[in-house]
Amino acid sequence: MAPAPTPSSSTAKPRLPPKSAAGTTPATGRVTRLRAAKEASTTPSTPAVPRQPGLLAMGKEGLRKVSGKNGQKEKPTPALRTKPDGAASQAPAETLKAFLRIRPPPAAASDARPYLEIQSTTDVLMRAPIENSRHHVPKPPHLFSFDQVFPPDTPQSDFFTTTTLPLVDKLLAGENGLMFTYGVSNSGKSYTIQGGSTMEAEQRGVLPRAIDVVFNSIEGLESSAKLQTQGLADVVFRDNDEYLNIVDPLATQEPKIPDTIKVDRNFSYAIFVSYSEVYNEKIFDLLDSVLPTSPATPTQPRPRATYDKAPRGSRMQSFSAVNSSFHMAAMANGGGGVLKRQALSLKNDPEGSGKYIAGLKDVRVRTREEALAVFRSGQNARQVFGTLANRESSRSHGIFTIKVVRIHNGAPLDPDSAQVSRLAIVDLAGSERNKNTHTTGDRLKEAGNINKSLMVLGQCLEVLRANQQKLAGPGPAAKKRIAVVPFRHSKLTEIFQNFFVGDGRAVIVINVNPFDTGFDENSHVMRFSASAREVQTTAHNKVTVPVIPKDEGSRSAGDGGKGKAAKEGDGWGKMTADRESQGFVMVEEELEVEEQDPESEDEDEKDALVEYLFEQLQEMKTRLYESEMRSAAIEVEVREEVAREMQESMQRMHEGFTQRFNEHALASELKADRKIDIVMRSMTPAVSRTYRNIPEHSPADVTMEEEDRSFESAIDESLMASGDDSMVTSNSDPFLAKAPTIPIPTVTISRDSVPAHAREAGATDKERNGDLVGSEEQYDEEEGEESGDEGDDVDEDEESEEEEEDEGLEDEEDDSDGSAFTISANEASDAESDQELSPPRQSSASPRKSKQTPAKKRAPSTYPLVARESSSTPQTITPGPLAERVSQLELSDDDDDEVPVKSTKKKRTLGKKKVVTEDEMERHDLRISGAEVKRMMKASK
Ligand SMILES: Nc1ncnc2c1ncn2[C@@H]1O[C@H](COP(=O)(O)OP(=O)(O)OP(=O)(O)O)[C@@H](O)[C@H]1O
Repeated sequence: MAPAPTPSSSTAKPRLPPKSAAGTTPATGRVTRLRAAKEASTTPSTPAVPRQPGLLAMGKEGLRKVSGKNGQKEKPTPALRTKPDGAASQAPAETLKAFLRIRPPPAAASDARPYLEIQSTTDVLMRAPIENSRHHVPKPPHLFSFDQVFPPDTPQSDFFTTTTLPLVDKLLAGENGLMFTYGVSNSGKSYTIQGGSTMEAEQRGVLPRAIDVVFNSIEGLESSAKLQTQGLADVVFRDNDEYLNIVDPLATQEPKIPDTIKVDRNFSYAIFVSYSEVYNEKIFDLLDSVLPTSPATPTQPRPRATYDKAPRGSRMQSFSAVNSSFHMAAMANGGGGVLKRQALSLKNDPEGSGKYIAGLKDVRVRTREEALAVFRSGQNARQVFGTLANRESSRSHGIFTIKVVRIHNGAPLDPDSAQVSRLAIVDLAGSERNKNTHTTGDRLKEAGNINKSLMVLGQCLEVLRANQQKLAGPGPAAKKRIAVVPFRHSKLTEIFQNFFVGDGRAVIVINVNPFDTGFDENSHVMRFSASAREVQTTAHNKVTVPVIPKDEGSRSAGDGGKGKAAKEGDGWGKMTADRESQGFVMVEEELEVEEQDPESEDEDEKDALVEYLFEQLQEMKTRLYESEMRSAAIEVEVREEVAREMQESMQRMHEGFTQRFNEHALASELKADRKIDIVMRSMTPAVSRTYRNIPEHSPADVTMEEEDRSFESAIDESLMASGDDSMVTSNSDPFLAKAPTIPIPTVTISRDSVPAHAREAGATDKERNGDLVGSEEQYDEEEGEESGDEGDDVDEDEESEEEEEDEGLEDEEDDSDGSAFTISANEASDAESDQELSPPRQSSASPRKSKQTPAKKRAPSTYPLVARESSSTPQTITPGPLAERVSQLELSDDDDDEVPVKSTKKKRTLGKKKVVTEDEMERHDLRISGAEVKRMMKASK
């Protein structure tokens, strides 16, 4: 499939620049620099293309010392300053390219509304969801600009053509490149680099596509030289070649893209690949564990990996698993059953163009299938190690590097004629912050290291941008405040520092999933890209300056454009041949002159301190986070415990109150019933006695009275037992304490109000009993006899009155409930016009203290409230004395029906003295006289 036409597409690709064009040759190999020196000396004033980093000035006066630090110290040479157009004095500033790729909504959130709105091909508007806004006040939207925004439906091919193909183009032309994907988990980084989960051509990611394009382009131009790369950009020739002992048969079936880039056919090409990962600030070689340790010759048959017919993902796994498991098992056996990976260190490249990973395998691949097989098996090793380490593979940064070695056909055996360029494609770990990952222990450390490396990357880009702005600013003062770029604070930035300071082009792909990943995280990612985009990647890092022989200098200068023409026409071989004849000496020694200013001298010390402080800071942050997590966990536990206890307590209270309420209600009801019954009975005998000549004070009356008292005592006890003594008639009764001092008229029934025949009957009874005192006195006397206290009529009267008062107060309580009848003086007078009111009297609590019912005295000690409350789970309601009493008495509810409403207006003091049972009532109906009943009861006793 042909790539879409873009400024950097294959059709637009410029040919390899003329050898005289100093600016076209990157600072990658010795030959490059030497040749550049020659070119610069011979064609001083004809830079055909803008000058690139690592280029030269001419003559001794033209040599310049260039600081190796971050490009701050570049000084234009006098020779370059004299150039009329000034093109070579300053390399064209190219900013780091930033692309935004928005992934399509996941199936689960297909109707979700994204918080990114594409405004144009370069701009997106990021609008905070309302729930992210404080107090639900919408935050203002932010506009972010990119080199290009790729909407969710962008095909992989279009994305590759725009973002990666230009880098591949430069790679084959001898320039370095870096591409990395940045974003939170699940935003599509792996999809962008590796591709989708199916084998479809359209799903293939930028990395397999780049491999395809490289091999498509060099087809027929492969070098047969026995080479091996060294360091960043060195090549050595070997006596025997190392053939990769790994083949993925299915790689041949993997759809191939037809894109091709036109390359310089004066060169032959050799491709090397490496795959490393940075995990927890340690660098590992992913190919170390999956590649055979002993080299195989081309004549030896290569072992073919087996695989099963499984979907793509498992196919890759099964293929790689064969290799991976074999070698991993070997590693484990060698290590006493423990799988060990050797972390690799970074070393300064002797060529001075940055740092390289010492010991990382650069595997020569001769076909795209081999390259794909290496990539897939390295990918699988990443997953396997991730699984073994109980982590996700995406928690490491994966760095796949393609190295292209170009050997000029004119000097096929000269290692110095080899140019090495590389393209690193990096799948960065998810950039979520550890506060959102809720991790602890190893995972927290891992998250901390991921965040550290990404944070340092962001810091580096920010400092670079600020430095470049200062450098671009007017006046020398600003340039003195150039900040140190903290590349060394993380392995990731240390590896790639040379890319950011002029050793190649860099492209950053921001992956965003605006549907189901956090707004805050993604806005952090977007801000990162905003500062990254302004970084210029063509700042000069280190310039290697060749020594030019004096006698050649003038001659070369005199050549003018001839040299260029000769080289263009005859190629590199002719040029090198001419060198000998012209007396041009290839200088073996490299003159890498670095300007070490005092600031940079002590930079190492500063860096060590900064490094230490940074580590301390990171450790503190980790500890702080851990303790915050612990505190949060403890808080949650405490809250849950308190809530649980509170709930239990509320439950207990609820049950207790329910129990008390029920008892209270039962007691009230029974008491009311009983009182009604008492009133009814007190009224009925009076009438019946009157008409039937029943003596007022029969033993049955006394028995009933005792039962009444006992019943009321039982009610009081029950109330005390339930913890509610508000209805108990005692001195501690709050109603009594607050008893109003309003004179309450006592209703008494005078004897005159009794009909004459009744009086006669009563008189008869009294005469019979030899007692002239009224019915109350009769009762009191009998009670006194029972208690052994005889003779004090006055006291007995008082007691009776107090009992009346008690009942009156109880009536008041009943009134408050609205469930009991009310007796007032008016009602009494209305109902009983023949009754006379006793003079009003003061109600006082003090005399009451001298008299307490047995229930009043017994209740607190028998049922202490505290004892009840100390019980933690009063789940069962035990029957109290009231219930027992009720069952003994077996009161019938039918009593209510028998009581006429008007009877409630009777004065109850009468009832206490006139008691009759239902049996007696029945007997009355049978016209049995009271005297007879009395006799019968005496007899039964
Ligand atoms: N542009 C896209 N088109 C279609 N599917 C996509 C796209 N981007 C991502 N996906 C799908 O979204 C899912 C997550 O993508 P991917 O694994 O690449 O995310 P990631 O950022 O690499 O996550 P992690 O950091 O956890 O590895 C995958 O199933 C992938 O197929």
